[in-house]
Amino acid sequence: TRAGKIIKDVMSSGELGVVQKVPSDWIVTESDLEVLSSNCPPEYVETKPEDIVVWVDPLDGTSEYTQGLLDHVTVLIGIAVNGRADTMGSHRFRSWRFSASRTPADKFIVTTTRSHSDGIVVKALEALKPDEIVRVGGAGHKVLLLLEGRAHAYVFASKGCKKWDTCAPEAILEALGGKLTDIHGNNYGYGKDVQYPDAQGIFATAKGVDHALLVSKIPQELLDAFPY
Ligand SMILES: Nc1ncnc2c1ncn2[C@@H]1O[C@H](COP(=O)(O)O)[C@@H](OP(=O)(O)O)[C@H]1O
Ligand SMILES: [Mg+2]
Repeated sequence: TRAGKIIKDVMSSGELGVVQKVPSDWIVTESDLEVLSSNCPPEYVETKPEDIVVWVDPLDGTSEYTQGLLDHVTVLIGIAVNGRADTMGSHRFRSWRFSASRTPADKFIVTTTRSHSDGIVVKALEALKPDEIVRVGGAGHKVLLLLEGRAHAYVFASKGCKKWDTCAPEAILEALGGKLTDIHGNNYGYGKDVQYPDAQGIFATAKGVDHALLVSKIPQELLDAFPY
């Protein structure tokens, strides 16, 4: 309600030209009764505002966006509680829209970057010996491919992604049985003091895929290129 009042005040003051151009029916100024009427989940009762960090990527898949490949583009809003991507909120409010199906059992499909590849990215993929490599844009889009059963793993041995690229995808993927870690197999922290880059790369797997087994196939010399 307070946020709604602030938005109304800003709009009536005319201070923000950009806000004035947004059609008024796009702006939600009322609180969501469905959310407010549910009891506070017990795991959040003790949570304080300073324990929460919100990571927003307003346009993930920028390069593809500029090329008109709009299905590679997502808006990512991830909530971290006590430094962890919040899977419980993702699970409770079921705010996703995609059709989940099983990944094919007869071939092994890995998805990766379309526009930020290099020699190390390629070497890590080769180590996994996939039957097929799906090169698409956006961290959010690639995690959607995992959720939709269109790829088994998303592997990106590069320091290029940032916390805003992975917080929301990690939360939804892990809430639905998958896993998103760095290429060593460790989860990232998303607290307020972390560095922005995902400096140890991305290794994400769909539900039912043996994450640890796949991670173990990355050669040591590649892991050594991504120290903590
Ligand atoms: N080498 C690099 N330099 C800058 N950003 C990179 C990068 N590699 C990956 N990223 C960022 O990580 C996200 C996923 O990359 P990709 O689409 O190549 O898989 C993209 O987010 P944005 O599109 O929001 O900038 C991209 O910009
Ligand atoms: Mg991004």
